[in-house]
Amino acid sequence: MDLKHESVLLDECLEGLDIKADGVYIDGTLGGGGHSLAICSKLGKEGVLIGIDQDAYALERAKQRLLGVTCKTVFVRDNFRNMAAIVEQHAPDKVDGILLDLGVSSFQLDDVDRGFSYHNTAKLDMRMDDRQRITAYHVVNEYDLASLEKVIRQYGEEKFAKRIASFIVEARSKKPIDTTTQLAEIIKSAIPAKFRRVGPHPARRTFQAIRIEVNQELEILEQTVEDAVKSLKTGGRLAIITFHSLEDRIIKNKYKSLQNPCTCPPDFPVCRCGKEATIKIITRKPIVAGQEELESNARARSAKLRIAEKI
Ligand SMILES: C[S@@+](CC[C@H](N)C(=O)[O-])C[C@H]1O[C@@H](n2cnc3c(N)ncnc32)[C@H](O)[C@@H]1O
Repeated sequence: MDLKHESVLLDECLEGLDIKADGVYIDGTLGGGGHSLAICSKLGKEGVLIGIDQDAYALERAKQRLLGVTCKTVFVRDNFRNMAAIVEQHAPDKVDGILLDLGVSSFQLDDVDRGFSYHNTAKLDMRMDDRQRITAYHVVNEYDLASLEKVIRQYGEEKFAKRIASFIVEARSKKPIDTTTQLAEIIKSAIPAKFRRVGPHPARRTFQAIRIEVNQELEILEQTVEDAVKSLKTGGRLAIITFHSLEDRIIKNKYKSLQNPCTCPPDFPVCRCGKEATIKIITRKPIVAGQEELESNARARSAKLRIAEKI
């Protein structure tokens, strides 16, 4: 299988992380190892790269790709939500930088058997971590109508969430919905014809929503940012790339609240709540891909990079 993943905003990440040759860096979303390889190229023999991925296949691939690097490497198959414990075990003196390139990689999306794509027929799965119990099949066939509608509306920002959820419930009352293409057809039939012809594939938003639900992608983000900041040395950098507005909003707001956590009424002349800033936001506006990258990498279109520094 020759599947490719092109790393987004690579130079911008390296610059944003402000890499020191002897520093310790975490790539919390190892994926195809592209960002990690670039980070390692800036590290000397004393530098350390800790690569985390919850997907066993991604971890193996990345390990192979990083075989020749000169810095030390540590590979951890885990969810980055467990960052605090991983840092305690592998870098008790804390780290100089953390990168999170959120979401799924192209090779996960393109691997037909993983069931992420509505373009090919596969069992409904969508798990990044195959040790996990809940799959897309479970969400689609077992969630009640209200929960299904909520997932599709919230995580897919889909205006036809109610109709889609009803069509799914109606279809599965006859026989279980087994495959990606069966689900895509049901979603398509739920969307009124005139809206089907414009914009992206009619199943795109619902597939995104189910994937986010299966992998609990948004629930863990706020806490992860907090734990990541606690894991950084003073002056250490946190770089996060998001791919849709839901993720980006969470990161933007979390950064803001860590930079300005004070809860005193605005007319108080001095802070009495005692809550102090733990970060300085480096990117007032998110960094987005330039024209050249946009032309060569479609995934870069929706990527936004936000960088913060631990103070
Ligand atoms: C967009 S890809 C990263 C690509 C990588 N930066 C590169 O240059 O090749 C995201 C990767 O993060 C992993 N991932 C996503 N959420 C995760 C989480 N909560 N914990 C651990 N790994 C996660 C996915 O399995 C996937 O391999």
